[in-house]
Amino acid sequence: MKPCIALTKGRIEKQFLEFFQSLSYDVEPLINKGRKLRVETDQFSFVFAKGVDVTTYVEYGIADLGIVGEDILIEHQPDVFNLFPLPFGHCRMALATEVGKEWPERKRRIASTFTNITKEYFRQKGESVDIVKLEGSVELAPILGLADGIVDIVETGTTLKENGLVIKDEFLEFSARCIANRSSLKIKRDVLTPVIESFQKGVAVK
Ligand SMILES: Nc1ncnc2c1ncn2[C@@H]1O[C@H](COP(=O)(O)OP(=O)(O)OP(=O)(O)O)[C@@H](O)[C@H]1O
Ligand SMILES: O=P(O)(O)OC[C@H]1O[C@H](OP(=O)(O)OP(=O)(O)O)[C@H](O)[C@@H]1O
Repeated sequence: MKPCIALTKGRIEKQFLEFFQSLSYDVEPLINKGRKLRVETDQFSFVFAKGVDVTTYVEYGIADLGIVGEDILIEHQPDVFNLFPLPFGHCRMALATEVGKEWPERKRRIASTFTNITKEYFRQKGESVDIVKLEGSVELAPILGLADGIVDIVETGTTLKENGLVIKDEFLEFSARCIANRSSLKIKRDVLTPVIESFQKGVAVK
């Protein structure tokens, strides 16, 4: 049986395809997939999903391998084998606030998609905050007065800057990761080992 790989749609997918092509795999069917969410190549089955759903497909053994941001693994703690980092998808987690706005001593409200990471960050600091969950465009929350600050992913810092926010603290660094279903690693060892080894070689030369 061909290995099934679940890919996080969007920027990780694009960066993975470049990486995959650099390992001399055929990416043609993936580049020309249109709106298809499932693509078969001679060697692999690919499925395309949101990051957190990639972990679900891998956890349930629908996909053998997954390519997902480490932020998702830390936030959702799926029961998967976290194999190794990949040389793309680099970003950080930051606490950010509005430029020139006073940081309240008490009764702080923080908006984030990453509510578990946020909770743990403030728990470690011994500070109590209210957390509001948002699904995206988190930078809007302080501007619109929904929150005093945000905890979100930062790469270039452009989104923060263009929305009048500044970093108050940076506390985690991430990259994309290759994850695997625990049973697949044993049952499909013969087909997965060469793939995993080729990915690892690719990581080593980057
Ligand atoms: N600005 C960024 N720079 C680099 N990596 C990022 C950035 N934003 C997110 N990532 C990484 O890429 C992964 C997927 O993020 P992406 O924004 O493509 O998906 P998403 O947040 O689910 O967006 P959408 O809702 O548009 O699908 C994240 O889990 C994170 O690891
Ligand atoms: O530091 P930067 O390079 O500007 O990147 C950071 C932005 O990228 C991500 O957003 P994304 O583009 O995924 O949109 P989203 O807010 O809908 O998740 C993240 O949530 C930040 O908003």
